[in-house]
Amino acid sequence: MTMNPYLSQLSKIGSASSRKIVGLMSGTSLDGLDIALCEFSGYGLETQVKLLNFRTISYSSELKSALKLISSKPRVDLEQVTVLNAYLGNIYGEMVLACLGDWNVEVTDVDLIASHGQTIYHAPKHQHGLEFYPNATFQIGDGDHVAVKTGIITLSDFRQKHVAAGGEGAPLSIYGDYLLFSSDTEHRVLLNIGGISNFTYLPATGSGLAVMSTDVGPGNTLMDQFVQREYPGLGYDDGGSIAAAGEINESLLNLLLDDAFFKRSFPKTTGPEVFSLSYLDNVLGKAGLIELTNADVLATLSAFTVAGIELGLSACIPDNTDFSLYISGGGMHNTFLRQQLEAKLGLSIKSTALLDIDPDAKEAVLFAVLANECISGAALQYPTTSGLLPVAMGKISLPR
Ligand SMILES: Nc1ncnc2c1ncn2[C@@H]1O[C@H](COP(=O)(O)OP(=O)(O)OP(=O)(O)O)[C@@H](O)[C@H]1O
Ligand SMILES: CC(=O)N[C@H]1[C@@H]2OC[C@@H](O2)[C@@H](O)[C@@H]1O[C@H](C)C(=O)O
Repeated sequence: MTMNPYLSQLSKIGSASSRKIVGLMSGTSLDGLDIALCEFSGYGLETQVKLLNFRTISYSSELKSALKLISSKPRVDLEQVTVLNAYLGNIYGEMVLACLGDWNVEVTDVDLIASHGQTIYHAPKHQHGLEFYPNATFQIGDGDHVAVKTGIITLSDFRQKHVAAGGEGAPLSIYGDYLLFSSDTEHRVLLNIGGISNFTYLPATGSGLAVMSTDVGPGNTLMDQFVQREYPGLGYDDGGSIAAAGEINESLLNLLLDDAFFKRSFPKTTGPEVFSLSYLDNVLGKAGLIELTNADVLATLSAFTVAGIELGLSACIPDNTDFSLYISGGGMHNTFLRQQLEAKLGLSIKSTALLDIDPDAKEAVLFAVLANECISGAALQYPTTSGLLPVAMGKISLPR
Protein backbone atom coordinates (compact mmCIF):
# COMPACT_ATOMS: atom_id res chain seq x y z
CA MET A 1 0.00 0.00 0.00
CA THR A 2 1.31 3.46 -0.82
CA MET A 3 1.14 6.41 1.52
CA ASN A 4 1.31 10.15 0.98
CA PRO A 5 5.07 10.75 1.41
CA TYR A 6 4.37 13.70 3.72
CA LEU A 7 2.54 11.38 6.10
CA SER A 8 5.49 9.01 6.34
CA GLN A 9 7.75 12.08 6.76
CA LEU A 10 5.51 13.24 9.59
CA SER A 11 5.75 9.87 11.27
CA LYS A 12 9.56 9.99 11.01
CA ILE A 13 9.63 13.53 12.43
CA GLY A 14 7.48 12.41 15.38
CA SER A 15 9.72 9.48 16.28
CA ALA A 16 13.10 11.17 15.60
CA SER A 17 15.36 11.99 18.54
CA SER A 18 15.28 15.68 17.65
CA ARG A 19 13.41 18.03 15.33
CA LYS A 20 13.56 21.63 14.20
CA ILE A 21 10.35 23.60 14.47
CA VAL A 22 9.72 27.23 13.51
CA GLY A 23 7.23 28.81 15.91
CA LEU A 24 5.22 31.78 14.58
CA MET A 25 3.26 34.12 16.82
CA SER A 26 1.48 37.34 16.19
CA GLY A 27 -0.47 38.59 19.15
CA THR A 28 -3.25 41.01 19.86
CA SER A 29 -0.94 44.04 19.57
CA LEU A 30 -0.97 43.53 15.76
CA ASP A 31 2.65 44.67 15.63
CA GLY A 32 4.31 41.94 13.60
CA LEU A 33 5.26 38.30 13.34
CA ASP A 34 7.59 36.66 15.88
CA ILE A 35 9.63 33.90 14.24
CA ALA A 36 11.50 31.45 16.48
CA LEU A 37 13.59 28.61 15.07
CA CYS A 38 13.76 25.95 17.78
CA GLU A 39 15.45 22.61 18.12
CA PHE A 40 13.56 20.05 20.19
CA SER A 41 14.46 16.76 21.69
CA GLY A 42 12.02 14.68 23.71
CA TYR A 43 8.45 15.59 24.56
CA GLY A 44 6.25 15.96 27.61
CA LEU A 45 8.19 16.77 30.77
CA GLU A 46 11.35 15.51 29.03
CA THR A 47 11.11 18.29 26.43
CA GLN A 48 14.39 20.08 25.76
CA VAL A 49 14.30 23.13 23.54
CA LYS A 50 17.06 25.31 22.22
CA LEU A 51 16.20 28.63 20.56
CA LEU A 52 18.50 28.72 17.52
CA ASN A 53 17.33 31.99 15.96
CA PHE A 54 14.68 34.59 16.60
CA ARG A 55 13.39 37.64 14.80
CA THR A 56 10.31 39.85 14.82
CA ILE A 57 9.24 41.15 11.42
CA SER A 58 6.99 44.19 11.74
CA TYR A 59 3.79 44.29 9.78
CA SER A 60 3.65 47.10 7.21
CA SER A 61 1.52 50.07 8.22
CA GLU A 62 -0.97 49.11 5.46
CA LEU A 63 -1.32 45.62 6.92
CA LYS A 64 -1.69 46.95 10.47
CA SER A 65 -4.47 49.27 9.30
CA ALA A 66 -6.21 46.50 7.37
CA LEU A 67 -6.05 44.16 10.38
CA LYS A 68 -7.32 46.82 12.74
CA LEU A 69 -10.45 47.19 10.61
CA ILE A 70 -11.38 43.53 11.05
CA SER A 71 -10.03 42.80 14.56
CA SER A 72 -12.03 42.59 17.77
CA LYS A 73 -15.15 44.08 16.22
CA PRO A 74 -18.47 42.22 16.12
CA ARG A 75 -19.28 43.51 12.62
CA VAL A 76 -16.66 43.63 9.87
CA ASP A 77 -16.25 43.39 6.10
CA LEU A 78 -16.30 39.66 5.36
CA GLU A 79 -14.48 40.12 2.06
CA GLN A 80 -11.54 41.67 3.97
CA VAL A 81 -11.53 38.74 6.40
CA THR A 82 -11.47 36.30 3.50
CA VAL A 83 -8.64 37.98 1.61
CA LEU A 84 -6.55 38.64 4.72
CA ASN A 85 -6.86 35.00 5.78
CA ALA A 86 -5.14 33.93 2.55
CA TYR A 87 -2.81 36.93 2.37
CA LEU A 88 -1.47 36.48 5.91
CA GLY A 89 -0.81 32.77 5.40
CA ASN A 90 1.11 33.63 2.27
CA ILE A 91 3.22 36.40 3.81
CA TYR A 92 3.94 34.32 6.92
CA GLY A 93 5.42 31.78 4.48
CA GLU A 94 7.45 34.49 2.76
CA MET A 95 8.70 35.83 6.11
CA VAL A 96 9.81 32.35 7.19
CA LEU A 97 11.67 31.83 3.91
CA ALA A 98 13.38 35.24 4.27
CA CYS A 99 14.53 34.43 7.82
CA LEU A 100 15.78 30.97 6.91
CA GLY A 101 17.75 32.54 4.03
CA ASP A 102 19.30 35.15 6.35
CA TRP A 103 20.12 32.50 8.94
CA ASN A 104 21.69 30.19 6.31
CA VAL A 105 19.27 27.43 7.22
CA GLU A 106 18.11 25.12 4.42
CA VAL A 107 14.33 24.78 4.10
CA THR A 108 14.84 21.01 4.07
CA ASP A 109 16.49 21.23 7.51
CA VAL A 110 13.26 22.49 9.08
CA ASP A 111 10.82 19.74 10.07
CA LEU A 112 7.71 21.74 10.95
CA ILE A 113 6.19 25.19 11.22
CA ALA A 114 3.87 25.94 14.14
CA SER A 115 1.74 28.95 13.18
CA HIS A 116 -0.58 30.60 15.69
CA GLY A 117 -2.18 32.97 13.18
CA GLN A 118 -3.78 36.29 13.96
CA THR A 119 -6.66 36.34 16.43
CA ILE A 120 -9.34 38.55 14.94
CA TYR A 121 -12.09 37.73 17.43
CA HIS A 122 -12.19 36.01 20.79
CA ALA A 123 -15.62 35.19 22.16
CA PRO A 124 -15.77 33.06 25.30
CA LYS A 125 -19.34 32.27 26.25
CA HIS A 126 -19.19 34.45 29.37
CA GLN A 127 -18.53 37.36 27.04
CA HIS A 128 -20.89 36.77 24.09
CA GLY A 129 -23.66 35.52 26.40
CA LEU A 130 -25.51 33.76 23.57
CA GLU A 131 -27.41 30.93 25.16
CA PHE A 132 -27.12 28.28 22.47
CA TYR A 133 -23.57 28.99 21.34
CA PRO A 134 -20.30 27.67 22.78
CA ASN A 135 -16.99 29.34 23.59
CA ALA A 136 -15.48 30.53 20.33
CA THR A 137 -12.32 32.12 19.02
CA PHE A 138 -11.13 32.93 15.50
CA GLN A 139 -7.59 33.07 14.09
CA ILE A 140 -6.73 33.83 10.47
CA GLY A 141 -3.59 33.27 8.36
CA ASP A 142 -4.39 29.92 6.82
CA GLY A 143 -1.90 27.09 7.44
CA ASP A 144 -2.25 25.58 3.95
CA HIS A 145 -0.86 28.81 2.50
CA VAL A 146 2.12 28.66 4.88
CA ALA A 147 2.79 25.02 3.97
CA VAL A 148 2.48 25.49 0.22
CA LYS A 149 4.61 28.67 0.21
CA THR A 150 7.43 27.15 2.29
CA GLY A 151 7.26 23.47 1.39
CA ILE A 152 7.32 22.76 5.15
CA ILE A 153 4.61 20.75 6.95
CA THR A 154 2.67 23.30 8.99
CA LEU A 155 0.56 22.99 12.12
CA SER A 156 -1.84 25.85 12.76
CA ASP A 157 -5.13 26.90 14.34
CA PHE A 158 -4.18 25.46 17.74
CA ARG A 159 -7.00 27.03 19.69
CA GLN A 160 -9.95 25.22 18.06
CA LYS A 161 -9.19 21.81 19.62
CA HIS A 162 -9.02 23.40 23.06
CA VAL A 163 -12.43 25.00 22.49
CA ALA A 164 -13.83 21.74 21.09
CA ALA A 165 -12.69 19.98 24.28
CA GLY A 166 -14.53 22.51 26.46
CA GLY A 167 -11.88 25.20 27.00
CA GLU A 168 -11.96 28.88 26.04
CA GLY A 169 -9.11 28.38 23.53
CA ALA A 170 -6.73 30.34 25.76
CA PRO A 171 -4.42 30.80 27.49
CA LEU A 172 -2.48 28.00 25.79
CA SER A 173 0.89 29.12 27.20
CA ILE A 174 0.16 26.94 30.22
CA TYR A 175 1.17 23.84 28.21
CA GLY A 176 4.66 25.05 27.32
CA ASP A 177 5.10 26.80 30.67
CA TYR A 178 4.26 23.59 32.49
CA LEU A 179 6.46 21.39 30.30
CA LEU A 180 9.48 23.70 30.14
CA PHE A 181 9.55 25.65 33.38
CA SER A 182 8.18 23.42 36.18
CA SER A 183 10.62 23.36 39.09
CA ASP A 184 11.06 20.96 42.00
CA THR A 185 12.20 23.68 44.31
CA GLU A 186 10.54 26.95 43.38
CA HIS A 187 6.95 28.14 43.05
CA ARG A 188 6.92 30.07 39.79
CA VAL A 189 4.70 32.56 38.02
CA LEU A 190 5.22 33.08 34.29
CA LEU A 191 3.66 36.44 33.50
CA ASN A 192 3.24 37.60 29.93
CA ILE A 193 2.34 41.24 29.31
CA GLY A 194 1.35 41.47 25.66
CA GLY A 195 -1.81 43.20 24.45
CA ILE A 196 -3.57 41.22 27.18
CA SER A 197 -1.86 40.07 30.39
CA ASN A 198 -1.93 36.45 31.42
CA PHE A 199 0.01 34.22 33.77
CA THR A 200 0.69 30.60 34.54
CA TYR A 201 1.14 29.59 38.16
CA LEU A 202 3.49 26.62 38.54
CA PRO A 203 3.69 25.48 42.15
CA ALA A 204 6.85 23.49 42.89
CA THR A 205 6.31 19.96 41.60
CA GLY A 206 5.57 17.62 44.48
CA SER A 207 3.82 20.38 46.44
CA GLY A 208 0.47 18.87 45.44
CA LEU A 209 -0.82 22.32 44.47
CA ALA A 210 -2.57 22.76 41.14
CA VAL A 211 -1.05 24.42 38.10
CA MET A 212 -3.30 27.08 36.64
CA SER A 213 -3.35 29.80 34.03
CA THR A 214 -5.61 32.72 33.27
CA ASP A 215 -5.91 36.02 31.50
CA VAL A 216 -6.09 38.85 34.03
CA GLY A 217 -7.06 41.90 31.98
CA PRO A 218 -5.34 44.34 29.70
CA GLY A 219 -1.61 44.38 29.20
CA ASN A 220 -0.62 47.07 26.73
CA THR A 221 -3.74 47.14 24.60
CA LEU A 222 -5.50 50.14 26.15
CA MET A 223 -2.27 52.14 26.51
CA ASP A 224 -1.32 51.37 22.90
CA GLN A 225 -4.72 52.30 21.49
CA PHE A 226 -4.79 55.53 23.48
CA VAL A 227 -1.25 56.49 22.40
CA GLN A 228 -2.00 55.68 18.76
CA ARG A 229 -5.06 57.97 18.84
CA GLU A 230 -3.55 60.83 20.82
CA TYR A 231 -0.04 60.80 19.33
CA PRO A 232 -0.42 59.98 15.61
CA GLY A 233 2.67 58.17 14.39
CA LEU A 234 3.50 56.67 17.80
CA GLY A 235 2.79 52.95 18.27
CA TYR A 236 3.28 52.84 22.05
CA ASP A 237 4.59 54.78 25.02
CA ASP A 238 8.28 53.89 24.83
CA GLY A 239 9.52 52.88 28.28
CA GLY A 240 6.31 54.35 29.73
CA SER A 241 7.93 57.79 29.64
CA ILE A 242 4.70 59.69 28.93
CA ALA A 243 2.91 57.81 31.73
CA ALA A 244 5.81 58.48 34.10
CA ALA A 245 5.11 62.22 33.85
CA GLY A 246 1.48 61.74 34.89
CA GLU A 247 -0.38 60.97 38.09
CA ILE A 248 -2.64 58.02 38.75
CA ASN A 249 -6.25 59.12 39.04
CA GLU A 250 -7.90 56.86 41.63
CA SER A 251 -11.48 57.58 40.49
CA LEU A 252 -10.64 56.60 36.95
CA LEU A 253 -8.79 53.50 38.15
CA ASN A 254 -11.73 52.36 40.26
CA LEU A 255 -14.17 52.87 37.39
CA LEU A 256 -11.90 50.96 35.00
CA LEU A 257 -11.88 48.06 37.45
CA ASP A 258 -15.67 48.10 37.75
CA ASP A 259 -16.35 45.64 34.93
CA ALA A 260 -18.00 42.22 34.88
CA PHE A 261 -14.70 40.65 33.75
CA PHE A 262 -13.07 41.38 37.11
CA LYS A 263 -15.99 39.91 39.06
CA ARG A 264 -15.85 36.57 37.24
CA SER A 265 -14.07 33.62 38.82
CA PHE A 266 -10.68 32.42 37.57
CA PRO A 267 -9.57 31.07 35.15
CA LYS A 268 -11.04 33.27 32.43
CA THR A 269 -10.03 34.84 29.15
CA THR A 270 -10.57 38.17 27.49
CA GLY A 271 -9.34 40.35 24.66
CA PRO A 272 -9.42 43.76 23.00
CA GLU A 273 -13.11 43.06 22.22
CA VAL A 274 -13.72 44.11 25.85
CA PHE A 275 -10.73 46.35 26.55
CA SER A 276 -11.12 48.80 23.68
CA LEU A 277 -10.97 52.56 23.34
CA SER A 278 -14.73 52.70 23.69
CA TYR A 279 -14.32 50.97 27.08
CA LEU A 280 -11.98 53.77 28.13
CA ASP A 281 -14.01 56.59 26.57
CA ASN A 282 -17.15 55.30 28.19
CA VAL A 283 -15.50 55.35 31.63
CA LEU A 284 -13.92 58.77 31.06
CA GLY A 285 -17.29 60.16 30.00
CA LYS A 286 -19.11 58.60 32.96
CA ALA A 287 -16.69 60.04 35.47
CA GLY A 288 -16.57 63.49 33.93
CA LEU A 289 -12.82 62.98 33.67
CA ILE A 290 -12.42 64.08 30.05
CA GLU A 291 -10.16 66.91 31.26
CA LEU A 292 -7.39 64.63 32.55
CA THR A 293 -4.05 65.06 30.78
CA ASN A 294 -2.86 62.33 28.44
CA ALA A 295 -0.03 61.59 30.87
CA ASP A 296 -2.52 61.12 33.74
CA VAL A 297 -4.65 58.81 31.62
CA LEU A 298 -1.60 56.74 30.65
CA ALA A 299 -0.31 56.57 34.24
CA THR A 300 -3.76 55.35 35.28
CA LEU A 301 -4.00 52.82 32.43
CA SER A 302 -0.62 51.49 33.48
CA ALA A 303 -1.89 51.21 37.07
CA PHE A 304 -5.00 49.45 35.68
CA THR A 305 -2.81 46.79 34.04
CA VAL A 306 -0.90 46.37 37.30
CA ALA A 307 -4.12 46.15 39.34
CA GLY A 308 -5.50 43.40 37.06
CA ILE A 309 -2.31 41.40 37.48
CA GLU A 310 -2.30 41.88 41.25
CA LEU A 311 -5.97 40.85 41.55
CA GLY A 312 -5.31 37.70 39.52
CA LEU A 313 -2.24 36.69 41.46
CA SER A 314 -3.82 37.27 44.85
CA ALA A 315 -6.96 35.32 43.89
CA CYS A 316 -5.10 32.34 42.40
CA ILE A 317 -2.09 31.94 44.68
CA PRO A 318 -2.52 31.05 48.35
CA ASP A 319 -1.61 33.86 50.78
CA ASN A 320 1.99 34.00 51.97
CA THR A 321 3.29 31.82 49.12
CA ASP A 322 6.81 32.80 48.13
CA PHE A 323 7.10 32.65 44.37
CA SER A 324 9.47 33.89 41.69
CA LEU A 325 7.87 35.91 38.93
CA TYR A 326 9.34 35.59 35.42
CA ILE A 327 8.13 38.14 32.91
CA SER A 328 7.85 38.05 29.11
CA GLY A 329 6.06 39.99 26.37
CA GLY A 330 6.47 43.54 25.12
CA GLY A 331 5.18 45.08 28.37
CA MET A 332 8.42 44.08 30.07
CA HIS A 333 10.12 46.88 28.11
CA ASN A 334 7.83 49.44 29.71
CA THR A 335 10.04 50.58 32.60
CA PHE A 336 7.31 52.61 34.28
CA LEU A 337 4.87 49.68 34.22
CA ARG A 338 7.52 47.32 35.57
CA GLN A 339 8.36 49.66 38.43
CA GLN A 340 4.68 50.04 39.32
CA LEU A 341 4.29 46.26 39.25
CA GLU A 342 7.33 45.58 41.43
CA ALA A 343 6.13 48.17 43.96
CA LYS A 344 2.59 46.74 44.03
CA LEU A 345 3.69 43.12 44.36
CA GLY A 346 6.64 43.84 46.62
CA LEU A 347 9.00 41.63 44.68
CA SER A 348 11.74 41.84 42.14
CA ILE A 349 10.68 40.69 38.67
CA LYS A 350 12.92 38.26 36.78
CA SER A 351 13.15 37.68 33.06
CA THR A 352 12.45 34.32 31.39
CA ALA A 353 15.97 34.72 29.99
CA LEU A 354 17.02 33.26 33.38
CA LEU A 355 15.11 30.14 32.33
CA ASP A 356 16.96 30.13 28.98
CA ILE A 357 14.10 31.54 26.89
CA ASP A 358 14.35 35.02 25.37
CA PRO A 359 11.26 36.80 26.78
CA ASP A 360 10.39 38.35 23.41
CA ALA A 361 10.49 34.90 21.76
CA LYS A 362 8.65 33.01 24.48
CA GLU A 363 5.15 32.84 22.97
CA ALA A 364 6.49 31.77 19.54
CA VAL A 365 8.55 29.06 21.25
CA LEU A 366 5.48 27.90 23.19
CA PHE A 367 3.50 27.32 19.98
CA ALA A 368 6.43 25.28 18.67
CA VAL A 369 6.13 23.26 21.90
CA LEU A 370 2.46 22.59 21.10
CA ALA A 371 3.42 21.31 17.64
CA ASN A 372 6.13 19.14 19.21
CA GLU A 373 3.53 17.67 21.59
CA CYS A 374 1.01 17.11 18.81
CA ILE A 375 3.45 15.24 16.59
CA SER A 376 5.25 13.29 19.27
CA GLY A 377 1.97 12.10 20.76
CA ALA A 378 2.48 12.88 24.44
CA ALA A 379 -0.53 15.10 24.72
CA LEU A 380 -2.73 12.79 26.71
CA GLN A 381 -0.45 12.43 29.71
CA TYR A 382 -1.05 15.58 31.73
CA PRO A 383 -1.90 15.05 35.39
CA THR A 384 -5.51 15.85 36.21
CA THR A 385 -4.41 18.55 38.69
CA SER A 386 -2.54 20.39 35.94
CA GLY A 387 -5.59 22.16 34.52
CA LEU A 388 -4.44 21.06 31.06
CA LEU A 389 -7.08 19.62 28.76
CA PRO A 390 -5.57 16.41 27.38
CA VAL A 391 -5.75 17.21 23.67
CA ALA A 392 -3.21 17.35 20.85
CA MET A 393 -3.59 20.77 19.27
CA GLY A 394 -2.85 21.99 15.77
CA LYS A 395 -4.27 21.21 12.32
CA ILE A 396 -1.82 19.65 9.90
CA SER A 397 -1.24 21.21 6.47
CA LEU A 398 0.83 19.31 3.93
CA PRO A 399 2.82 21.28 1.34
CA ARG A 400 1.39 19.45 -1.71
N1 LIG B 1 10.19 49.79 24.63
C1 LIG B 1 8.92 49.60 24.95
N2 LIG B 1 8.32 50.44 25.83
C2 LIG B 1 7.02 50.29 26.16
N3 LIG B 1 6.23 49.33 25.66
C3 LIG B 1 6.78 48.46 24.78
C4 LIG B 1 8.14 48.55 24.38
N4 LIG B 1 8.38 47.54 23.50
C5 LIG B 1 7.21 46.87 23.35
N5 LIG B 1 6.25 47.42 24.11
C6 LIG B 1 4.84 47.02 24.22
O1 LIG B 1 4.69 45.68 23.88
C7 LIG B 1 3.68 45.53 22.87
C8 LIG B 1 3.97 44.30 22.06
O2 LIG B 1 3.99 43.21 22.93
P1 LIG B 1 3.85 41.72 22.45
O3 LIG B 1 4.48 41.58 21.12
O4 LIG B 1 4.29 40.86 23.57
O5 LIG B 1 2.27 41.64 22.30
P2 LIG B 1 1.37 40.54 21.62
O6 LIG B 1 2.14 39.27 21.47
O7 LIG B 1 0.78 41.16 20.42
O8 LIG B 1 0.24 40.38 22.73
P3 LIG B 1 -0.64 39.14 23.25
O9 LIG B 1 0.32 38.15 23.80
O10 LIG B 1 -1.52 39.72 24.30
O11 LIG B 1 -1.47 38.67 22.15
C9 LIG B 1 3.75 46.82 22.10
O12 LIG B 1 2.54 47.05 21.42
C10 LIG B 1 4.00 47.83 23.24
O13 LIG B 1 2.82 48.15 23.89
C1 LIG C 1 -7.52 34.34 21.83
C2 LIG C 1 -6.13 34.85 21.94
O1 LIG C 1 -5.44 35.00 20.96
N1 LIG C 1 -5.69 35.08 23.18
C3 LIG C 1 -4.33 35.52 23.45
C4 LIG C 1 -4.33 36.95 23.93
O2 LIG C 1 -2.99 37.39 24.16
C5 LIG C 1 -2.66 37.11 25.52
C6 LIG C 1 -3.89 36.43 26.06
O3 LIG C 1 -4.90 37.00 25.22
C7 LIG C 1 -3.84 34.91 25.85
O4 LIG C 1 -5.04 34.37 26.35
C8 LIG C 1 -3.71 34.51 24.39
O5 LIG C 1 -2.40 34.27 23.96
C9 LIG C 1 -1.44 33.52 24.63
C10 LIG C 1 -0.28 33.27 23.74
C11 LIG C 1 -1.94 32.20 25.20
O6 LIG C 1 -2.82 31.55 24.63
O7 LIG C 1 -1.37 31.77 26.21
